[in-house]
Amino acid sequence: MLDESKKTFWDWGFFEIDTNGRLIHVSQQLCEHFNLESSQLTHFNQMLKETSLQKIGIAANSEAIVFGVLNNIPCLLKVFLCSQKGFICQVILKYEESYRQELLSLLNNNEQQKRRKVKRKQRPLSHSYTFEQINGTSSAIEQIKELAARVSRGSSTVLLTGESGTGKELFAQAIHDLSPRREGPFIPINCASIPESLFESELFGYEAGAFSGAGKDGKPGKIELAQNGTLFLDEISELPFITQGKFLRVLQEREIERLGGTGRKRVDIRIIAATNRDLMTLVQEGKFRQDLFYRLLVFELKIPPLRDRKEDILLLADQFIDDFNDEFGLNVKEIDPLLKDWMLNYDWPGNVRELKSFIERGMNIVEGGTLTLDDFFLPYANFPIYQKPQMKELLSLEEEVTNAEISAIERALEETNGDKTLAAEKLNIHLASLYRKMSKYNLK
Ligand SMILES: Nc1ncnc2c1ncn2[C@@H]1O[C@H](COP(=O)(O)OP(=O)(O)OP(=O)(O)O)[C@@H](O)[C@H]1O
Repeated sequence: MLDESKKTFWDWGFFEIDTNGRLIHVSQQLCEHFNLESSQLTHFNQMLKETSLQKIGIAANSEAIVFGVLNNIPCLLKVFLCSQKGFICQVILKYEESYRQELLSLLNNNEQQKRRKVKRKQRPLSHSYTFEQINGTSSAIEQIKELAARVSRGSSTVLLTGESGTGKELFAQAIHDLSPRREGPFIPINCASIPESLFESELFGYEAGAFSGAGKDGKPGKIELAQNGTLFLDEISELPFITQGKFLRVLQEREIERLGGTGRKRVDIRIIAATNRDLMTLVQEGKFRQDLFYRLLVFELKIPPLRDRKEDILLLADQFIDDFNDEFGLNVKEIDPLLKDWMLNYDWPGNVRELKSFIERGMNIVEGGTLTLDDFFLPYANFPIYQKPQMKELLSLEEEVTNAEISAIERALEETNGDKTLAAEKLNIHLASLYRKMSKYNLK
């Protein structure tokens, strides 16, 4: 029998089987919750579907959880080995039939997380991006990569601008990686994540006893740690106004003094700053120092948003599918054409970061080798921010062809500002034929 310590908070009941799957005991709770008549049951597979004795055996030995459908109700079961060489299967979660997909994905997530943990342990601690790893073949991204690579050669300050999630940090790392400072450290600091009171000690460091709570050995700041390397200031717009002035002095004098210190130390660092806010506007509003703004503006690299480089969307999606295939142990090979269409028409306000999370979500649900719209638009777990595309009803071939002809003519006329000769040329038909069709379809 199940011992008391193995009972879960909500007791849905359990059953006990021998190694051949024959039922030894069915608990009263199980009969009640799942509407079962235990006297009529002899083998577990009369009541529990969509699992097998083999799966139950594996779960008992690996502490895994089993999905099964008990009298038409999807549920998760925990399996224990029992002393009489059989198994106790305890229901730990019971769901509505309509939520079976969610329940399965919950189970997959759990297994994937376990696998991810193992993988993470094997990864190197620091990860540095190179330009080759910044994926994209659109001319917009190629141009900016080319410029950034040229800028890498020097030591001048670089300001990376662009919407959130466009890849500014990747560019900062790639610039460092290609620069003569590549053997030196790359020290990132996210200005949005540091409390105002800690900014100066984080940036400039402190000497022993500089303030109450300062360690007895003192501590170098990020600027000092970046010696002979690159200091990357992400979200620079969030640097407190007072610190902006002190930081400007470092940029000009190339010297720092730790808090509570007396001597000044020469620093040799390259500054790369990034922002997704319009610094000029912040300057006009008096929130960002103008002198610092111009000091940073030696070389500005604008990283284009994803919606302006649609050619990169599917390429990046394929890369993320490969990455998650490795991470989750899946074998997804392609994206269904309807999903591709949806992705190409969506605006991606969160840019590449959003695309990556989007793919990750689908990869948690997908079954088989193709990622489809159904992996994203689950009946009970839709993205609130995404609209499921409405599938148009398929018409007869004749009607579909007519509609396609009408929309091609309309598009040609739109693209040529109503110039019928040019539109006919674009469509590769005679002008007379264009007039005939326009009159037939009543087009203006
Ligand atoms: N071209 C790219 N190729 C591959 N991965 C990319 C690319 N661009 C961005 N990413 C990925 O997108 C995510 C967001 O990138 P990153 O953090 O560099 O953006 P960001 O512009 O610095 O964002 P924020 O302004 O919010 O700090 C990261 O996971 C990054 O690896």
